[in-house]
Amino acid sequence: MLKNIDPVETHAWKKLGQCHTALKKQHIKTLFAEDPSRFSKFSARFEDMLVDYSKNLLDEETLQTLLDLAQECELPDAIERMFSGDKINELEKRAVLHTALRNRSNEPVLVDGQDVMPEVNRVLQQVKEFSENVINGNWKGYTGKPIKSIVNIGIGGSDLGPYMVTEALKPYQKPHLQAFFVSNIDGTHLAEVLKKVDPETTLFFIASKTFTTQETMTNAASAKKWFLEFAKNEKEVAKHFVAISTNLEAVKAFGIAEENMFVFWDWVGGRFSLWSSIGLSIACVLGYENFVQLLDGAHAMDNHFRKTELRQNIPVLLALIGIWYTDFFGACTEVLLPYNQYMHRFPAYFQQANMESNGKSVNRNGRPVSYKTGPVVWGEPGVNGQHAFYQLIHQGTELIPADFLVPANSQNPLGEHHEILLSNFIAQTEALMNGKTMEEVTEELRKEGLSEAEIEELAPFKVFAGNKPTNSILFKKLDPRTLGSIIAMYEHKIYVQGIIWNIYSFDQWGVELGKQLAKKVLPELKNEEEITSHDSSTNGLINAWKAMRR
Ligand SMILES: O=P(O)(O)OC[C@H]1O[C@H](O)[C@H](O)[C@@H](O)[C@@H]1O
Repeated sequence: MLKNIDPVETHAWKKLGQCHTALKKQHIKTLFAEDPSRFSKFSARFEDMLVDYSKNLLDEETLQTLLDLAQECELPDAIERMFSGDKINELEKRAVLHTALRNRSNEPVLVDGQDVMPEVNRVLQQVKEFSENVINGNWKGYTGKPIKSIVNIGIGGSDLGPYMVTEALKPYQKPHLQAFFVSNIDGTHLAEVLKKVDPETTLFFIASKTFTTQETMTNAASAKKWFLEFAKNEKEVAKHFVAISTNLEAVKAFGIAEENMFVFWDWVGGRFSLWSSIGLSIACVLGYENFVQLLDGAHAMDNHFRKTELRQNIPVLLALIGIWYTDFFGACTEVLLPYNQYMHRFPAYFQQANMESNGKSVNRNGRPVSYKTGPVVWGEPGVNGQHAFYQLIHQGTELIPADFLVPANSQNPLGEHHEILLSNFIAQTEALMNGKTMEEVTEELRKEGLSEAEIEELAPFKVFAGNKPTNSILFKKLDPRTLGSIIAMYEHKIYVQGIIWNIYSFDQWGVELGKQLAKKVLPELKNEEEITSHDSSTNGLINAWKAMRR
């Protein structure tokens, strides 16, 4: 059982209030001016990665108090509980063991007294053999041709992880295999993918933890129908459809044989499942060896998280910095800015991981929390963002802590491109911190030859307050191991925050209500009657839709 500790009641929380009163008058650039060794004090290294958190409105005393908060909330105990298979997803009575999926040490991990590692390894072996057969052409379609396309049909955790990873690691993709991801119930998503693939050479992965998700089951049924229009024979389904799920009965009912099923377990949360057989598309498209590298990288980060004292513990530090802004500066959001095109789905992936985990307002006692919890997480590849939304980060009224994720080396060295990219990353973090004072603006405008009257009019708009916090995560290269480490780092950040906020991070009741209501609405859309059972807006929308269809 996780302890039930209201963070607001801790000594550290109260002291953080005082730290905030002192620090909110400070400027990050002054903190640098006062301490020449600030960078080395407020940065950490992990393998080939540098995490620079020095450009934060943070001093040693505040950081120590944040660490005290973690101690008072018994974080070290909570970390151990997760790794050792305690049922920390208490409302669903489940352990939370995505770390066991990448437990490359193979040390036993017990759930209800039973070691899960033999099963984990069995499924990994199944993934290995299957992916090798697909890659080397041994797995044949119904006309005897090898596979060229993989279509993963899933949504949420059964889509975002494998999609993000296969995109991020595209340089490792097997050239003769292509991956497609279909998630949306909007028929357009499936239809557009089906236009690009050949039924004779396409494998469909039906990925769903529950195997009951309406969108996935509908897309899967339509894909099967499409396939059978060509193959004509139900028995050919076995050569083209595999299931990835925890629900054997539902898989069988769909018509997929047990031998074409890849299992995982209830102790794998959907949004943490890319490490399980949900990662089958990763292994098939990038090769099993690269999937293992991804697991290795995550395992290395797991070890760091489990064994490193809190002051040096990167996920812990990132989590505490986030809490500092959310709860003491009132920040409502955090932005993820990969300076890398391959990572274009990374923010979307962590939107689910973060917001589905920590978007809660009831504490572990079932009472409303009296403080802020999970921020809105969003982002885009950084440089594109610069030409779109950075305006608001620089000069808007919201405080938006930003994480910059940057590979030192490009996988597509092209002229000066990478140096230009890097210069933009460096310049942005500097600009966000330093801003530009009225004096600097005035001087600049004078040099441009503007009159004093013109300067007076224009200058206020060109001032940047600066003092905007950033973390910079610089790594050597976006390879599978590094990506595994980065994903695990952010996963653990989420867990740490959930522990301190005294919420349950591994359930997601908030997604249920809409699903229930959609089930009620669907039959109403199918009849011709005028609908009067809802409020006037909802009735009006349904009836207007019916009228538009006529
Ligand atoms: O994998 P599935 O059971 O199909 O679930 C897919 C997704 O849908 C649900 O609504 C949850 O919000 C997600 O956490 C989950 O990842």
